[in-house]
Amino acid sequence: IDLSADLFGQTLTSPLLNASGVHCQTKEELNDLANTSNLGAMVTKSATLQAREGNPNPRYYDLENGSINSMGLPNLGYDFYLDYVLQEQTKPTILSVAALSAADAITLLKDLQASDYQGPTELNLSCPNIVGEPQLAYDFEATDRVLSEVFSFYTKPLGVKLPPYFDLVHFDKIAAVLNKYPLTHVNTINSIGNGLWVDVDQEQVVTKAKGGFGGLGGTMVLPTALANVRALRQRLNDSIKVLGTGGVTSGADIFAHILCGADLVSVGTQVMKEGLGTYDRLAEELKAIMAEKGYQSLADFRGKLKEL
Ligand SMILES: C=Cc1c(C(=O)O)[nH]c(=O)[nH]c1=O
Repeated sequence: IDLSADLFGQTLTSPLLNASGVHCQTKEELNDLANTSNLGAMVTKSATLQAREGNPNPRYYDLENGSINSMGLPNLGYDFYLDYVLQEQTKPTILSVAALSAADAITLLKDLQASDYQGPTELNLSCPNIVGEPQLAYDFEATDRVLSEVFSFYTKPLGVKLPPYFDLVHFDKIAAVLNKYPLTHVNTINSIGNGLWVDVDQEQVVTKAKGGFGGLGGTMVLPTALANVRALRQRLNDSIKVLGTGGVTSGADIFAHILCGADLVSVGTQVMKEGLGTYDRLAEELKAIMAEKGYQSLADFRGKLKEL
């Protein structure tokens, strides 16, 4: 059974990645990921031009069927993560970047273009927890404008992290924008934005910022994640890879993501619950399913979801 996958020309021994934001903010956490077996590649916490504290605690809360977070984009700053990918990385790494404004995104990517970094970068267009800031990728015209300006100067590998969409026309619209640009990949989905959890005993919310509203992850978002992977795979140019993120707790969930068209699959909330050993368990479960079905490689079933 062969779990190997391709990350923009680099062969990975496993199609699994961490979801950006989970265990990837500090040098210690990034080194842990580099030493995690069955994690084929890794993604950094989205970096902003300046380091950020993020929102006040509590800002992450574990739920029976997933998680809710309003982290507020805490990160050590773009310079730290650029240094990491240039000097420290030992495992294929995607540099995730975010911006509080389109202008900041342009500034950051112009610096990256001028840097020695030649590896893959992922522009996060979907952070739901910056107070007062919209999730950019829900504004199709604004997304088009930002990507148009970025690709007027950026020539290195670049993908985007998308929020979940819930309307087939929105899949059409975002795909029409993305297909205009030489993107390496889309990573879908980011958390389902602005959910709310109520602690009935305490009669109160469970996270502090934004009155308790926060991004949802974990098993509860799997159907939305699968729909977004499938819809975007059906609509995007073949040259644009699809990284599936959202709702993975088992090997079967990874199989489903790949069946829907995912080239690689990220796992976040489950790692927060179970630790980095999750990747070994998931790889074994995926191999068992493939053996049972007689599949030798991921290409044997990728994108081959059957309709009725
Ligand atoms: C980059 C900020 C994000 C955050 C955050 O730092 O609050 N949480 C998410 O679920 N997704 C994000 O994209």
